[in-house]
Amino acid sequence: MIAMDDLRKQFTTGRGRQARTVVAVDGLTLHARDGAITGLLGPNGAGKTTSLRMLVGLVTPDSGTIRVDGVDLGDDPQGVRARLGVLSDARGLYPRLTARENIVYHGHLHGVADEVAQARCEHLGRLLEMESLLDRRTDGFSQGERMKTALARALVHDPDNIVLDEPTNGLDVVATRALREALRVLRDETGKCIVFSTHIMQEVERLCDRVVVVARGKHVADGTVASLCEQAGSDDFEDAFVRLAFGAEGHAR
Ligand SMILES: Nc1ncnc2c1ncn2[C@@H]1O[C@H](COP(=O)(O)OP(=O)(O)OP(=O)(O)O)[C@@H](O)[C@H]1O
Repeated sequence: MIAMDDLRKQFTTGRGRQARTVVAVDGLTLHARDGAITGLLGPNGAGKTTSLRMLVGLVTPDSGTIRVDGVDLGDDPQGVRARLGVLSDARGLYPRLTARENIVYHGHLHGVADEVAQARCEHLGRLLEMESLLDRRTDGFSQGERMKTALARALVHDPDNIVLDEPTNGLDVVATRALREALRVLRDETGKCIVFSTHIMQEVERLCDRVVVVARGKHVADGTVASLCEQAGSDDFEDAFVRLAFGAEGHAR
């Protein structure tokens, strides 16, 4: 269970007269339950990445609260990190190590015993259909292969909550389907709480149980795809999203 309440974050760039303040997140609230996939949907620059970076402890919020399984990030950042599996992008793999070595090493960093990490790696290899990749060095891996390795690495300590930032970026249709299927299995068979950000409508329609729509750092609507269509008064989800995120005039709210 992930609860982000009234999160705010602004960045200041430049100095003196050149200083500019950007409000990246402006009162975002997102609650994601276990056994469900929650999408954070918003146009470019809406504050999705900043929100997820705050959730995983990489950016400190100016205000607001973040709780994962009831543990407050401000009180116990280590406790929150242990409960999260994070897929930020598919980079950052060690190229000279095999996929298996990358995954198991990450398990060790999370304090997982070697034999447990090895067994989890085997299990994830089957789940993500990447058994044939496990003993190859990651140097030269395709985008899809890198994504699978990075996802297995994020799951090696068997976290109850999974956070993915635009996970299908750069993936072809086959790799996208494989990722979608893996997320469904993680939701249905292990009851994980899954949150992912995207600006791709089809991904949300196919995968999400609930959607939080953000625009200009603000929460503008949430619900199922069907209820968002109803709120916007449109049968078409893309149309509904544009109305909710940009208003009738087509400008970002
Ligand atoms: N470190 C930073 N310094 C200055 N501005 C930042 C920083 N990080 C984010 N921003 C600004 O905050 C706003 C929100 O950015 P963010 O990356 O969170 O949006 P996003 O919804 O993930 O966008 P996209 O879909 O384009 O990746 C943008 O205007 C961005 O330029």
